[in-house]
Amino acid sequence: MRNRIGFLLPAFKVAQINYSGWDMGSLPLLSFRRHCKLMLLRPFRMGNQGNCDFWLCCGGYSAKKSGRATAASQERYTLRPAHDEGLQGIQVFRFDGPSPDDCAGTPKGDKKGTRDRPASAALTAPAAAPVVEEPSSSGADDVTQGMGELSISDTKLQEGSQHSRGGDSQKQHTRAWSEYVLDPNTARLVQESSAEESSGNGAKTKLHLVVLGHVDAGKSTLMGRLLHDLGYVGQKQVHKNEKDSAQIGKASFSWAWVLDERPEERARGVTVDVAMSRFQTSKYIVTLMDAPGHRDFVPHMIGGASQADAALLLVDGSIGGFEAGFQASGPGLRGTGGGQTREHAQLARSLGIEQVAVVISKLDSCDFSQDRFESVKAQLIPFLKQCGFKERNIQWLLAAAPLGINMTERPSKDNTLLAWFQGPSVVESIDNFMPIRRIVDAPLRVPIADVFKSRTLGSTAVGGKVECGAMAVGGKVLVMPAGEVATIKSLEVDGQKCPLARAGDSCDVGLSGIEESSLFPGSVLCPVDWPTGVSSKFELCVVVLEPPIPIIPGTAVELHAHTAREEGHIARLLTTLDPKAGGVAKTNPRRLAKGETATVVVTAKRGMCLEQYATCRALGRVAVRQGGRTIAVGIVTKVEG
Ligand SMILES: Nc1nc2c(ncn2[C@@H]2O[C@H](COP(=O)(O)OP(=O)(O)OP(=O)(O)O)[C@@H](O)[C@H]2O)c(=O)[nH]1
Repeated sequence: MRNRIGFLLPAFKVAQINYSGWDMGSLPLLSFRRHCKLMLLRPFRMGNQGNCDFWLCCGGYSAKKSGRATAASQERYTLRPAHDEGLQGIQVFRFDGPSPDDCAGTPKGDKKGTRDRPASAALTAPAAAPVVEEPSSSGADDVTQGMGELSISDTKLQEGSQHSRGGDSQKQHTRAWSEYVLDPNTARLVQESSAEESSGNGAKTKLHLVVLGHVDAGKSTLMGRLLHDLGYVGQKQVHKNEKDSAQIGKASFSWAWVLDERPEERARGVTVDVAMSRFQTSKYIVTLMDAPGHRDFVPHMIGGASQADAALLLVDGSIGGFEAGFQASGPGLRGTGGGQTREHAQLARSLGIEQVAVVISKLDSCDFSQDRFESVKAQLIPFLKQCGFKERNIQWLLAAAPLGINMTERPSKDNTLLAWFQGPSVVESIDNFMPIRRIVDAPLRVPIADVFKSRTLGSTAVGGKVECGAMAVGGKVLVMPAGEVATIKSLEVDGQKCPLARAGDSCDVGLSGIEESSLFPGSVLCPVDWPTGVSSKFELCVVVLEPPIPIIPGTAVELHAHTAREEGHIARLLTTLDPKAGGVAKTNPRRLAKGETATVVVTAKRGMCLEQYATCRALGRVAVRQGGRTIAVGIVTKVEG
C-alpha cells in the first residue's frame, strides 16, 4: 500500500468525483493511507444516467492491518458526478507525506460537497483488536444497579463549557450559554407568543409522549383506541380497519392499524417505525410517538424516545406476557438480549425521560385480577427505581384497549375493577405529567429526525424537535456536521404554518440554499454564530447494562444519541466509579462488567454532534449498543478535539 498512489479526498468532496471518461473497470483504488479511513473499492456502474455507485469502505483497524475492508465495515454511498470538471477537488496524495488525519490543523473538510455524511468526520477509532474475555462473575446482581446513582437528572448544569465558534475547529472559545442573545426578530416573535400564551388566548402546553414496551404489549392498540375515543378517528375508519384486518386474518390488530399504516406493519402485525400523531387533552397538546417494541427496531425506538418528555410504558399483564417482556438477558437467554420492557425503560431514563406512566394491559385475560396487577407492579417498582426513575414520577394504571376500559374515563361499570382499582385513566395519567421547562433563551439545537420533500414547505424539508432555542422564518441556520448555512423558508409546528418554532416544538422546517444530501437524521440545526461541535471522540460516564461479554478497549459498538446513530469503538476505559461512595474505584480497568459505572473514551467512525451533558442535556445523552442490544447508557462528560 505504501507505494500506491492514492488520492486525498477532501472529505466533503467525496461526492463530487467525476468519473466521466474513466474506464470504470480500471478506476484505481482510492484510499487514505495508514488507517485506511476511507477506501473506494471496486467501483461498478449502476446505470447509464451518469450516476454510479461505489463501495466506499470505512475501514477500521482490520482494514489497516490487512489492507482490505471487511464486508461488515462496508457502507454504500451514492456518488454524484461533477460534470466534466475532471478530478475537481481531488489532489494526488503520496503516502510519504503525513496522513490527512495526522495533521492537527486539518480543516474538517470542504463544506460544499454533496454526500450522505460529511466524510471529514470519518475518523476511524484507533482501536486495539478486540480480545474476547470470559464474562466476569463479579457483575452486580442487578444490571441496573448504579443507574440511579449515575444521577443523570441531578447532574448540575454547568455553563461555560467549550464550544467551537464560527465553525473554526482550531479556535476553541469558552462561552457560557447565558451569553447567548437571540436575534432581534426571533426575540420579538418569542416575546409576542409568550405574551399571547400568558394572556390565556394561546395554545395549551405541549407534551411529547412516547409509548414504549415489549413487542405485542398493546401499544398501537392502546393508541388507536385512544385516538378513536378522543374523536380523532372516525367510525368509518374503524369499520374499514376491522374489515380489512379480518380479511387477512389479523382482526385483533384492527385498532393497531390506526397507527400501523405501512403494509409490512399490517401484514406482520408488528410496528416497524415510530408513528407520530397528535391529540389534545384538557391540559396538553400531545405529540404522540408510538415506538416499535420488537428488539430489531430498538434504534427507531431510541429516535422516538429521544424527543419525548414523558413515556407510557405498556406492560403486558397476561400470564406469561409480562414474564416474556421482563426477562433479563443472561447465559441462558443469549441472543435474545432480554425483554424490551427492561431495555425500553433503561433507554428511556438514559435518554432523559423522568416521568413514566406504567399501563398494565391485557388484564382482561386474567379477570382483572388485583393480585396479578400488584404482582407485576411489585416486580417493576425496584427495577424502575434502579433505572433512575423516582417513585413519585411513576404512575400505575391498567387498560384494556380493545374493550375500551379505562381509556378516557375511569371504569364505572365493571364491578371487579371498581372493587379495587383507584388509579387514573390513560388520559388522566397523561394530564398528570408535569409540564417540561422549555429553554428558549439558549442557542438553537434541533436534531434532525427526518428529511423529506414537501410541496407546502418548499422542496427541501426536515423534521425534528426544537430541543432549545428558537428560530424564525427568514432566519439562517447552520446545519452540522455538514457545516452549511441554510435559510428558513417556512415553518410548520403541529401541522400549522407559523413564523416561529421554539424549544419544545415538534416542527417541520422548509430550507433553501442547501443540498438535500447535506441533511440527514442526526444532523443538528443551530445558530450560525453558535454552532454545536462535531467530534468523533467523546468521554462518557456510563452505566454498563448487560453486555454478552465484558466491555474491553476496542469493543466495536453502535453509538446512539438524539437522532444520530454511528458505528464506533470503545477506545479506552478510564476509570470505574464507586456509585455509592462516589469517586474513582479503579483507574485503567481492563474490562467493564455488567452493573459497573465507569468513564470511557469512545470514538465514532464519523463525526457526531454531541455536547457535554452539563451544557445541553438533549445532545449529551448516549446509548451504547452492540449486536442488537444496549450494553451501556450514559452521558457525555467531554467532547474531545
Ligand atoms: N386481550 C387483550 N388483548 C390486547 C390488549 N391490548 C392489545 N391486545 C392485543 O395484543 C396484540 C398486539 O397488540 P399491538 O397493539 O399490535 O402491540 P404493540 O405493542 O403495538 O406491538 P409492536 O408495536 O409490534 O411492538 C393485538 O392482537 C391486540 O389486539 C388488551 O388489553 N387485552
